[in-house]
Amino acid sequence: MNHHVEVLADKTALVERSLELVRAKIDEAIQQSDRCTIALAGGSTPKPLYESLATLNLPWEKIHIFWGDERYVPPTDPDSNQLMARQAWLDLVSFPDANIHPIPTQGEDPASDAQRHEAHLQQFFAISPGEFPNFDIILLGIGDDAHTASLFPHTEALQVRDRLVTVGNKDGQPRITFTVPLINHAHNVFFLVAGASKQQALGQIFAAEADPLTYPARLIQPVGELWWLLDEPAGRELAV
Ligand SMILES: O=C(O)[C@H](O)[C@@H](O)[C@H](O)[C@H](O)COP(=O)(O)O
Repeated sequence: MNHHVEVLADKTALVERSLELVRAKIDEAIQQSDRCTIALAGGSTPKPLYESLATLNLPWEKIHIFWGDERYVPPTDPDSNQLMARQAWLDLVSFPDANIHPIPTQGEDPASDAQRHEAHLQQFFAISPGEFPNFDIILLGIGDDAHTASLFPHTEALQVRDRLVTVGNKDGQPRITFTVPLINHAHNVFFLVAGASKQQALGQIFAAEADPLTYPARLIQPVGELWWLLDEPAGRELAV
């Protein structure tokens, strides 16, 4: 793992730096394999990055969009990570419909939709059960509680090692999430973190010793490059 930590002056600088790096990794992936697979983060932090990506002239037909997690709501729900990304970026440029791979949330139940998405990923990456694909890029955020994706502290999802996708649990609300091993097989993982409210979580994530079940973002140790892009309010207490 190749570990990078950058503290940017403010959120605008964070978005600009994220755009520069993500674009470079998209270009690199397309040069190497004629396609790029990128899993998006939800929440509010990445939205301006998605809005900036929408202004670029990229080979959208070579880029495949996934999500690292999804709230278990219809894609028209204001809480939907898919809806946010579509409104900020995906529906504003010419992605082929087949290049957008949303996590299903309207099946019988979260577990069956998680299994359905797992099967979709296995088919897309042409892998067998038990194998893990290498996403080119996975974007992540962290919560004030150091969760990432929908991997929340002291939940069963943190222990799942034999699947690509599982059911997350936020205070009893079901989510669907990539598993720790799937994220850790990525070529490039970017954490985008902004705001002073994330300071305490970052302190525990970067501490020499802390319980990863309490601070789940500590579990993210990808085989490829790991980038922490922080704005100053979030990263000011870190000795980096
Ligand atoms: O579905 C989600 O909400 C995200 O995947 C979640 O993990 C998010 O990245 C963090 O909660 C940070 O959210 P903010 O960017 O809004 O602080």
